[in-house]
Amino acid sequence: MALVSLRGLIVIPFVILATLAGVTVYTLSNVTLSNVSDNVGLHYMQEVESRVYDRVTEFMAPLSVLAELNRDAISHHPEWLDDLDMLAGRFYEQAIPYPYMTFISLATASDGRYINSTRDPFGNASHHVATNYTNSPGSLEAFEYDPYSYVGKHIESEPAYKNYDPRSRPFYQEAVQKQGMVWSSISPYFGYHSLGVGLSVPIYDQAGELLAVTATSVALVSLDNYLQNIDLVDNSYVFLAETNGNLIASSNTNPLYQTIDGAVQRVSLASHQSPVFRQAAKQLEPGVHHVDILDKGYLYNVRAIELPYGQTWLIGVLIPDSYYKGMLAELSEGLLIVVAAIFISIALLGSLIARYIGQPILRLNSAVNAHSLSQIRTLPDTLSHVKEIHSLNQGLQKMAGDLSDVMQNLEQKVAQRTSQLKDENEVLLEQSTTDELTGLHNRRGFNFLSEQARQHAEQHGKPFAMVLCDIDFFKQVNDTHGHNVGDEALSAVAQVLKTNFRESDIIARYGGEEFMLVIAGMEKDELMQRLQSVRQTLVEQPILEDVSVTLSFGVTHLQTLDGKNLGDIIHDVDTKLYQAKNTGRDKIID
Ligand SMILES: Nc1nc2c(ncn2[C@@H]2O[C@H](COP(=O)(O)OP(=O)(O)OP(=O)(O)O)[C@@H](O)[C@H]2O)c(=O)[nH]1
Repeated sequence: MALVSLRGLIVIPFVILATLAGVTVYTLSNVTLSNVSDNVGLHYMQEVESRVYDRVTEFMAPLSVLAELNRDAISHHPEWLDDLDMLAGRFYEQAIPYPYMTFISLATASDGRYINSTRDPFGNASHHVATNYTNSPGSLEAFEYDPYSYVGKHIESEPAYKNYDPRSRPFYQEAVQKQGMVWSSISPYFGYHSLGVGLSVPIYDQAGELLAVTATSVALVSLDNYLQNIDLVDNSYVFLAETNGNLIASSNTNPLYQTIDGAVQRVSLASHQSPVFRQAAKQLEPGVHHVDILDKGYLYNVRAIELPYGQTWLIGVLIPDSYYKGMLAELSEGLLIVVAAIFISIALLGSLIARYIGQPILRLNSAVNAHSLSQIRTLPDTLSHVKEIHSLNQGLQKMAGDLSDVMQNLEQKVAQRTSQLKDENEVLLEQSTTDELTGLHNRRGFNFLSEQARQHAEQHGKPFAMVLCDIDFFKQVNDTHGHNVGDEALSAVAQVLKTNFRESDIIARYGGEEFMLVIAGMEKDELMQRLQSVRQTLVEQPILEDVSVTLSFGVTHLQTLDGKNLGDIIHDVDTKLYQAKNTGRDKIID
């Protein structure tokens, strides 16, 4: 089974979750932001368009309002046509609030008299009135406005138009023909660099008889100025056009018409110098469009302005994608930072949790795997504040403590037992190397000690001697006095030997009634004296009252060992003992 590390188990899911959360949040937010930015773009565009819409409708409103007002008033007061001066004054006063109201005029149907309020749209010339009946009949001339007589002083500087019959002018004829309110075509004013547009309407009396035609006209240069000065984001465009695409006003400073060979030619969107307007011309349907112009994307909105009396104009607004997409990029960047911060925080949190849980477990793990109770016991009591890990630590420590006590007990018991065994071993060794009857070394004890003594003497250059002695006629002792007495004799001989030799000398019971002595570091004379003393003692101190024994000796004394081994020496003493036995016993052969 594959093993998973605790840290991996915690950190990996955290990292996966953080990534999933981050990607989801980022994607959703980006989609939302994208929508928001599209809406912001759209909203901005519609905001601009609304401002233009309001401006245009407000600007154009007086045309129809005044034309209707004058039509209705005069229709009910045909007698006013008898005093056109008063009407000239009325028109002048009506025009005062509207700086771009170039003309408010009236022409009588019966005799072609004509009056107007005339205003220079650029404000250079005075606002005045003009009539064609005051100075000389049929001559259209300019007069100052006079609050009392309305038609005041003649203005000499203004040109006069001879034989001016308004009834031949398009404004009059079109209105009469239509028998109602009619828009003039948009065209430049004579003498002013501005397009103008007008409304004219026939006035009938209550019986339906044509009395006159009244008209209003406005200079459109104001709208052009307005669009040129409107505050727009970079690379944005606004235009006002007729439904046929002819421009009325635009944010672009290019001229709106040209005069070629005396003929006026309006500039249309399609023929405009700007590629943006040319592209816009291809899509004049009201609504929102996305267009690409010279590799740049634009949001493009077209809105229709329905003016009174069937006139429709179009407002077009184009804003570059970069405006709102740039905003999106900025927001996305911010979002990315937020998402990254969330991701890092979650991963960090996972890491901390893994560390908080994992670290103590790793310590527990390494202490347990070190197979050392002391490592477990030296773990801090507050290894972790996690309840389960804390309890595991406490449990392990308790277990390690108990185990440690048990082991200590065991060690003491083992030590005790080992010491006992050692003592027993020593006793056993002692027993196994000691002759039970005499308390001397037995044959095994002799073998164990004699070689050591030989080596020691050889190393230290000491004299080395071996003596093999045997009780003479011992069989007879047994046979005569019994085996117990034989045993006592053996013990007595052993005691005599011990008494006559040193503690350091090795005295062993070598066979049934044979004794072997290993004497190191003793001169031969001394040795011989001691042996004689043994013989003497046995004579002087009988074993029992009537039982005494003698010994035969084979002796080899070497002043230096010179590499001689025990086997050779034993063989030598054995031979000498044999000689002693064969030559009368109770003697020492050396
Ligand atoms: N009581 C007693 N007798 C022993 C013991 N070990 C050996 N013997 C006896 O010692 C006697 C030795 O006899 P032999 O070998 O014939 O020698 P010997 O009678 O001493 O004669 P020589 O050595 O030739 O002088 C035997 O009768 C053994 O039974 C012992 O531990 N106790």
